[in-house]
Amino acid sequence: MENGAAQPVIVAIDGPSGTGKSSTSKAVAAQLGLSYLDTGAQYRAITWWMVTNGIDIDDPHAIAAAAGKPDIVSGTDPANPTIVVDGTDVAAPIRTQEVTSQVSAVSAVPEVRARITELQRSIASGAEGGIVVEGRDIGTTVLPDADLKIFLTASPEARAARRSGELKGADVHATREALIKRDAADSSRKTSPLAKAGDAVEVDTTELTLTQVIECVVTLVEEKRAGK
Ligand SMILES: Nc1ncnc2c1ncn2[C@@H]1O[C@H](COP(=O)(O)OP(=O)(O)O)[C@@H](O)[C@H]1O
Ligand SMILES: Nc1ccn([C@H]2C[C@H](O)[C@@H](COP(=O)(O)OP(=O)(O)O)O2)c(=O)n1
Repeated sequence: MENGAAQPVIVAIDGPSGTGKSSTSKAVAAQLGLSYLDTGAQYRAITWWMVTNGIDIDDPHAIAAAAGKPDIVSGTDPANPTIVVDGTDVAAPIRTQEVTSQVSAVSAVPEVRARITELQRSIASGAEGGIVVEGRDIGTTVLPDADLKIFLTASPEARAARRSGELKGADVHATREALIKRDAADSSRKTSPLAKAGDAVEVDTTELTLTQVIECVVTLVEEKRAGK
């Protein structure tokens, strides 16, 4: 590359829960000086707002009618990603079991997806140095022209073991069941389901350490940049 100046690059990382999307994306962005966007945190944030404001999660019409109300702001520094709703830092409350169990229903509502997708595209286009965006439908729907698309996978056993390692005292079997249920809901919804883009590179992380996955993705980004 001329003068060693890096071109802005847009990287989409998708996959089911516990495959390593967040940890990999943050590390790759930090290492390469890119911005970072956790789109799952945005869906969790709008779900938290619905729950907090007493919206009936079983009523898609009520969710659709409220979808435009919360103000959601994502901070894209990989060293300090933030998520703020109507001025409140919701980084902790969006990770509760209550939000986790409701997020698939809320994120299946087309009006919610339209709202959040627009936000994601505007953040990606404003990231002048490039960005790593992670989620479920980034390569297929949000940023179909991304420079590089990665689809992470891992066995349900590996994913459940990783997740229950995070939640103190969580039962691996219960975690595995909840995770499989959420993946099924996310993969079968009508609007923009969890799916691998045709041109995504699939990386099975079951037998890889996090360091190996990060190295693999960094290499793929560098190869892309070199080919530009
Ligand atoms: N390849 C890996 N090997 C072992 N543990 C991993 C690996 N990748 C991620 N983890 C751990 O698994 C957990 C879930 O990872 P995370 O990045 O949050 O996944 P996702 O964003 O896909 O749900 C974290 O505790 C993370 O440190
Ligand atoms: N691009 C995205 C990202 C997340 N979602 C939805 C579906 C997911 O179950 C939830 C939560 O995503 P998140 O990435 O935080 O989930 P993990 O628990 O990290 O696996 O949000 C989505 O529909 N589309």
